[in-house]
Amino acid sequence: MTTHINKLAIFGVGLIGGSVALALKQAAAVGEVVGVGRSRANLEAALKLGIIDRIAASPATAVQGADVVLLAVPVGQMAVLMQAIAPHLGEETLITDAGSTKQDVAALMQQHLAAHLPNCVPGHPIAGAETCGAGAARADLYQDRNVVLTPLPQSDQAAMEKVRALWQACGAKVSEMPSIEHDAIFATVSHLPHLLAYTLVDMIARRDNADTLFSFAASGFRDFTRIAASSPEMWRDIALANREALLSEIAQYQASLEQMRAALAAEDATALEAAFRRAQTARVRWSGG
Ligand SMILES: NC(=O)C1=CN([C@@H]2O[C@H](COP(=O)(O)OP(=O)(O)OC[C@H]3O[C@@H](n4cnc5c(N)ncnc54)[C@H](O)[C@@H]3O)[C@@H](O)[C@H]2O)C=CC1
Ligand SMILES: O=C(O)C(=O)Cc1ccc(O)cc1
Repeated sequence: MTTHINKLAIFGVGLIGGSVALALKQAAAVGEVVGVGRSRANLEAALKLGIIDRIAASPATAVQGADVVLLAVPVGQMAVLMQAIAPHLGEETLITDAGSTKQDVAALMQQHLAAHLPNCVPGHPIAGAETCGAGAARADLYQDRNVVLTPLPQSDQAAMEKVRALWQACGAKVSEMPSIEHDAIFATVSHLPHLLAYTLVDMIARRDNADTLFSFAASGFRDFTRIAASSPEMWRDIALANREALLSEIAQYQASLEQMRAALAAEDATALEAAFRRAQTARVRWSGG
């Protein structure tokens, strides 16, 4: 399905929202893009970069006559924005989001957008980076990347298809799953790794000889910790929104780390090598090597 959006309202014109705007513009799939933000400087940068065509005067004017509203703010900001737009949404306007957690966003839609649920389609692009702000946005961010939609029981099939077409116009591959399954999967493969990277870098940064330690860190450290340069606000919100699943992943990680520690303490070379080999095989297979 090809798509054309006459007016797109983006709340949060950062890496994710800005990249949607650039990708849709490149695909000639959008007419006007209006932006709403918390930081005037970021919105002006987005305007200068051609990401948005107009800075909206208010949430109300932003959504007026919009075909699609995209909420691309940290998940802790979703509630306040839903409350702000709810009274001003037209009958036809689709509401979607790009938040990293989905059960919380779905619950907030049920709470704050009750009159518009057939037009609500929660989504999550599985593409991004540790960078943020409009200046980090790229037209090709979603090229060949996955986007997961987690429909509400009330989401209309036509609305689903339009949001699917929006992401496909950005170059993405779109799939669907229940929000509970989504949050369990991303607790394991995204939220836990970010928490571990932040923890390791913070542990080292608080040492008296941190400067010396960082000065000798090599590419292995760079690979392991790149994501610790990500937005603290965004990751605070994700961790809290997916708290139960993340706590469970931390417990399982602690148990695995304890097995590794015990093997090392016991000088159990066989157990150490076997664990390293299992991980190596899985990692090489995952990266297609
Ligand atoms: N960074 C990544 O790699 C990915 C992020 N996401 C999700 O996408 C969303 C946006 O993340 P990014 O674009 O990376 O962050 P970002 O920091 O680049 O952009 C977010 C923008 O939202 C604005 N904002 C914050 N609160 C606001 C409010 N109340 N009203 C209006 N604007 C507000 C900020 O000023 C900022 O410009 C988050 O929910 C995040 O979890 C999803 C996939 C990947
Ligand atoms: O920086 C990276 O590699 C990421 O892992 C990007 C990312 C961050 C949050 C998401 O919900 C999805 C992808």
